Amino acid sequence: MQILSVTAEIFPLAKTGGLADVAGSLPKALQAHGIHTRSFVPGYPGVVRALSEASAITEFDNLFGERATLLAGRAQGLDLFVLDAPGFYNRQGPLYTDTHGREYADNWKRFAAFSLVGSQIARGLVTNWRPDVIHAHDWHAAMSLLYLKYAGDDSVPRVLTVHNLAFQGQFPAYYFPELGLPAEAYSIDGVEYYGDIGFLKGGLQAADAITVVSPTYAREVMSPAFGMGLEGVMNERHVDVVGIVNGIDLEVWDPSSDPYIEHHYSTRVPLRRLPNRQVLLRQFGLPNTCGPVFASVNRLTWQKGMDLLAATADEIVRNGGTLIVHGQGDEALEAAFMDLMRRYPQNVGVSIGYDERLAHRIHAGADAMLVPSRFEPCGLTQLYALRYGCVPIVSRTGGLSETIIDANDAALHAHVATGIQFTPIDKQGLRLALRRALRLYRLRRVWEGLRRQGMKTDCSWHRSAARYAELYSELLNPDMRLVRSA
Ligand SMILES: Nc1ncnc2c1ncn2[C@@H]1O[C@H](COP(=O)(O)OP(=O)(O)O[C@H]2O[C@H](CO)[C@@H](O)[C@H](O)[C@H]2O)[C@@H](O)[C@H]1O
Repeated sequence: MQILSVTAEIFPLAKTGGLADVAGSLPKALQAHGIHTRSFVPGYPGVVRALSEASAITEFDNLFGERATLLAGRAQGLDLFVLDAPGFYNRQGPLYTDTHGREYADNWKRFAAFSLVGSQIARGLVTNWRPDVIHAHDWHAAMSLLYLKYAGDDSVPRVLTVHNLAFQGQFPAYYFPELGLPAEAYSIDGVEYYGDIGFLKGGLQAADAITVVSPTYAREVMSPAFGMGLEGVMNERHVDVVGIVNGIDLEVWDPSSDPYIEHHYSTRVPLRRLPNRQVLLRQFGLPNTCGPVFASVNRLTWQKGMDLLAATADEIVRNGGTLIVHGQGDEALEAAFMDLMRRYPQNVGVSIGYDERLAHRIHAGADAMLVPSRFEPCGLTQLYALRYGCVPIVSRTGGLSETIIDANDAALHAHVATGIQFTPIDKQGLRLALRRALRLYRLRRVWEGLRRQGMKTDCSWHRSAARYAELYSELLNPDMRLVRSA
């Protein structure tokens, strides 16, 4: 089976968050099911540079006003189609914003162009290659499904995965005439969205199947609190919505061979993990105390509950713990953490920025990983933490509630607990969770049990890749689908 994956990010070539990790690792996992994926990505400088054996498939003289070339090639074990359009993608800084963090004004055009070409690949633009299924990820790629639908071509089933409903690609309606869609596409069944145009909304209407990244999130998005304005569409399409938990790439995240960490370890030799803690504390200029090292590797945003962490960090400090924060995001939150570091130089270390290597080192060195998200479709940080023996402390929402087993009495007794979950998701909830963690950390055997159980957890793509494979097969054999849901 051949899949066309349409994605604006792909690890290790272009990443701002979890979307890249999933788009980069799912193709590898699908191979075991006889599924071959070709990923279509924008030609950011890092992507074009990494391409080997690149060949030009076709040229566009005027793609939304820019010249572009569709390339095919390989990079880092991935089979790629790349839209090389320097006017759109050859820019410095992050993928969607300028170096000052401002969204590019032409993002609507950058990703409409990308999506249009994605739909054309699905329709046979590349000689001798057509996918059996097109699988688009998030708002940047969602319109590829809508372009396909309005081209009147229903021969290729359309899957949309929503990694985070908070990012929707909403733009003023006056761009609609430039999208090259028929007039009827500006409607409730198409791209019209509260009087604007909504790229994700359009994709949701055009998809044959919609996946979100955990079953809990699939239920949550049906409500106004999590649906972010799209709960109506989600409810209307509920029969076609399915939640599939993300897996992680066990080769990229492997403490027994990780090139980014100094001391390798595994469940068989867990004590070898300890020196990584010392390396980490030294790197942040912090003393090596007997209290726990709490960490956070995250976007510094409201979604991730980082304001809650900034407001409760004193609980860690007062109880002899250490806090290490690595991330970037809202300026006010960056300033709040820098301020904490100035106030508590012996207990708080902060690094503002985005650094893959440091992220690995923190997972390998810290005792606990804090993920106090207000909502979290799946979350990957807590899965990496499990694998690295760093006990996750998570809010009870979305995929966090499904991937971490809370250290309650029954779970501890049955030796299945892997971390701490807390609710309500507010300052008091997090404060109490920190106190629980501090208490459990003092019970060394209990804490080691949590760590060990976490490291044994299967976070691989094994089960979830099978779910995607099953979904693709169902779409290609609709009879099978009817039998299943009967
Ligand atoms: N400062 C930093 N330096 C280096 N690396 C950093 C970093 N800050 C974050 N990262 C990395 O970025 C990724 C974040 O992935 P998450 O899944 O946790 O959240 P994100 O909101 O980006 O993803 C969205 O999509 C994913 C994928 O489906 C869902 O799991 C999630 O719930 C949803 O919000 C991880 O690989 C993490 O290590």
